[in-house]
Amino acid sequence: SASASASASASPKTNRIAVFLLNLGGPETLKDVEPFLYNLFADPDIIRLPAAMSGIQTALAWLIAKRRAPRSRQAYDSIGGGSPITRFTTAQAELLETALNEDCDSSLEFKCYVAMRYWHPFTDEALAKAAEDDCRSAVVLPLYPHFSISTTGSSLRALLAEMQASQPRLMARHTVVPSWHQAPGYVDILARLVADELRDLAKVPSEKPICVLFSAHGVPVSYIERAGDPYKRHIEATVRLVAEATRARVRDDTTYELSFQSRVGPVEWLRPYTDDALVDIANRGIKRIVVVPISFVSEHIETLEEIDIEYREVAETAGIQHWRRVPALNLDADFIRELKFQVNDALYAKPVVSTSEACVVNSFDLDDRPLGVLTGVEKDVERLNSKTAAVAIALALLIELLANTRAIHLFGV
Ligand SMILES: C=CC1=C(C)c2cc3[nH]c(cc4nc(cc5[nH]c(cc1n2)c(C)c5CCC(=O)O)C(CCC(=O)O)=C4C)c(C)c3C=C
Ligand SMILES: [Fe+2]
Ligand SMILES: [Fe+2]
Repeated sequence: SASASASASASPKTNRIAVFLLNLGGPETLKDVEPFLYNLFADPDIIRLPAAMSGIQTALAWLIAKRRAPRSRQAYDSIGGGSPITRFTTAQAELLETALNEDCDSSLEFKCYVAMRYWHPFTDEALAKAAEDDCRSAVVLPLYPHFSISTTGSSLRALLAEMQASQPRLMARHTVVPSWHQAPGYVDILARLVADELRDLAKVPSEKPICVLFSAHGVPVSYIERAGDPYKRHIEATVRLVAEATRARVRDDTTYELSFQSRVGPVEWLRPYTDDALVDIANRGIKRIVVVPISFVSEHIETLEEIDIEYREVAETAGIQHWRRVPALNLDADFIRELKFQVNDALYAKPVVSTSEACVVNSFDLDDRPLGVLTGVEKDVERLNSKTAAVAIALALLIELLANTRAIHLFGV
């Protein structure tokens, strides 16, 4: 009623909480593709150069973006001329904001802001909006269930550095959800979606069992082995839990496997690669497959183009006859409930921390083995980072710039 809203505005909410949803962002039109790729490759968490070579990062990013753009543009063109990631993330933010405000303490008000790492709305735009809205504290929730240096790590580094510089008051009262890869709500939704496909596929007769193939976005092996990225461990934990929960729902002889997709560049990435895994499965005589994208929470190029078009063709050529792909979580009501749970859990169950270092360290301690202070790990990485590869890239770049050859093709980008 009018009087209720008048009294609400007379006594403004004393505690307005910003919820920053972190994601990578994506090109909205084909002309955004190249600048988006530039932003991505200019990120030192995506292309890790030794400190001595950080000076060439932007030149290298420019070159790689230029080289990759035509192929990427074609992929984005095949899914409608841009990425739907921003639309999904914005809609997730709106639904989460409504859900959070539904039954919270009346002195609180939640405001959700999308903070993208490589495209609009960028991190600084999200921070500026939170300042405009006079938010007094913040919860940072990555829309990546699994922690990787290349995703959550990079987004946190950007957000916290800018928060420290522009909003020290907010910085002093924020908390971070480092990862939620084992959250029962998340695991249950995936198990439900997989079980739905299994029941449906069971109607198709076949001598061989159905195969459930979890496909996670890959990272270079060096992230795991040298930099101590917990990403692989996090992915494996989710797969184990979802397989268990699905077996509890559908008792049959289905097999559960894991592979990694979206390799970029010349270095060794986590194996097995999804396309190899599909051929291997087909070679075992299996005709029915359920592919489950697990490191993403909404549809975008990696699901709509890479899985639905490229990998499906690989699978069918190799002899798979019945192909199902589990949808991304998108706007699933259970998923929004899980996000709400993560925000409340971060606010009420975990201590609010006040330095960026403590936040990032947190993400590593969540499960079994603490990995120490991230800044320490990083210094190690700088030292360990393959000097040979870096020098080779620099040489290729030089050759390319001076002689106008295509030396960088040696690196597959
Ligand atoms: C958990 C998810 C992701 C990890 C880990 C990740 C690491 C990673 N990615 C690249 C390079 C590229 N990624 C690109 C797009 C892209 N990546 C993710 C997720 C993860 N990346 C998503 C959801 C998307 C799609 C965004 C969209 O537009 O919808 C791209 C651009 C697309 C292309 O040209 O293929 C590149 C390039 C690296 C190098 C890396 C780890 C070091
Ligand atoms: Fe990626
Ligand atoms: Fe890709």
